[in-house]
Amino acid sequence: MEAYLHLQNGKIFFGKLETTWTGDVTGEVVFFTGMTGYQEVLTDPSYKNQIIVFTYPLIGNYGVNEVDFESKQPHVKAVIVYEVEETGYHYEATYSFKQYLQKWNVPLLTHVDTRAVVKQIREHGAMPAVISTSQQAIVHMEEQAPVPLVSTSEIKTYGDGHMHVVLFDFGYKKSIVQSLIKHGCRVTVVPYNTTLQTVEQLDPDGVLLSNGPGDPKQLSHHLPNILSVIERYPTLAICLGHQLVSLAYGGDTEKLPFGHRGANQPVYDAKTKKVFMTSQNHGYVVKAESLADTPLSIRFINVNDGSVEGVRHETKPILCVQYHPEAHPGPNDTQFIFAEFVDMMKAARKEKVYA
Ligand SMILES: NC(=O)CC[C@H](N)C(=O)O
Repeated sequence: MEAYLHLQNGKIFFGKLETTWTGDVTGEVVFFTGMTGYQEVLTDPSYKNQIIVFTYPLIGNYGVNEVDFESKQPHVKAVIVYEVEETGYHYEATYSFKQYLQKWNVPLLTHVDTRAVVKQIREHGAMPAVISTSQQAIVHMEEQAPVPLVSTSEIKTYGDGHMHVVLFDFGYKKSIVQSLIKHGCRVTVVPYNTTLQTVEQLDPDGVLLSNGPGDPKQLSHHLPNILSVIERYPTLAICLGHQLVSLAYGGDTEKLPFGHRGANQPVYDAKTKKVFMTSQNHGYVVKAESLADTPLSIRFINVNDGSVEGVRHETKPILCVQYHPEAHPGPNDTQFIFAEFVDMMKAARKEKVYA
């Protein structure tokens, strides 16, 4: 069936609707530049309510398997590709790309000129869009905080390592928990609005503030609680978590023109003077100049656009990264961040920093 992508700036792109769907679909349209890793992207809760455009022109070659999901279901609102492979050529594949999206009722639009769509986003920014079978559509998007929609409501523990980490779930990726377990941790996942008192009852060695969807400022009223938790425990904060720590200390965030979503973003580490390839998925960023009067200093910088990719607290064991050290999809170059976090927790335990 023919369908149309209507961008908020008035541009319209033709495509073929591959999955059965009735009604218009609205979301923020963003693009992902990795050649592979589509399964992880579809199921990363940070993409909640976004329409994702894959820039690589052929998607679905290796199908969808049972092991590489980042959460239990896809979170993207709709998917746009140039060409979709009908068969998944991998022995572990249990669905084709299309079958998987069909199963979860996610609209898939193919044969769209994805290069032209990406040019629009690069020139005019990530923007609301509508997918419709009609050539006429009004692009209007309700602002609704997505974190409560993806965060857990129960407290659950994974792994049996010697370091206990409480993970604040703003929409966490499974591979963050797996990376922590691999580094000798036991991980208790808690709802995003868990209080300091509850964390104290769980008695962790450290806390992790996870990735998650939406504008970090939508969580402004949770900042005092977040500040009380991170001041009390060694902290690693990833992506949305990093933005929340920066806001909690009085820093500011802004929207990037078109975001960083891909598996090969180069990041400079001021501590080791090395550049790493990183996996990224974010639309917002911490403003460098806003950190001047905070106890945070910039440690990681994006080589392409000079934006802030991570900070550390000048005196407390708090480390924050805008990129994804757990990768999935993408290179494992920055797994050392988890080892640093474990070292921070060990040092705090030995020195009884918070006793
Ligand atoms: N992956 C993430 O945590 C994304 C953080 C935030 N939603 C952003 O787009 O910047």
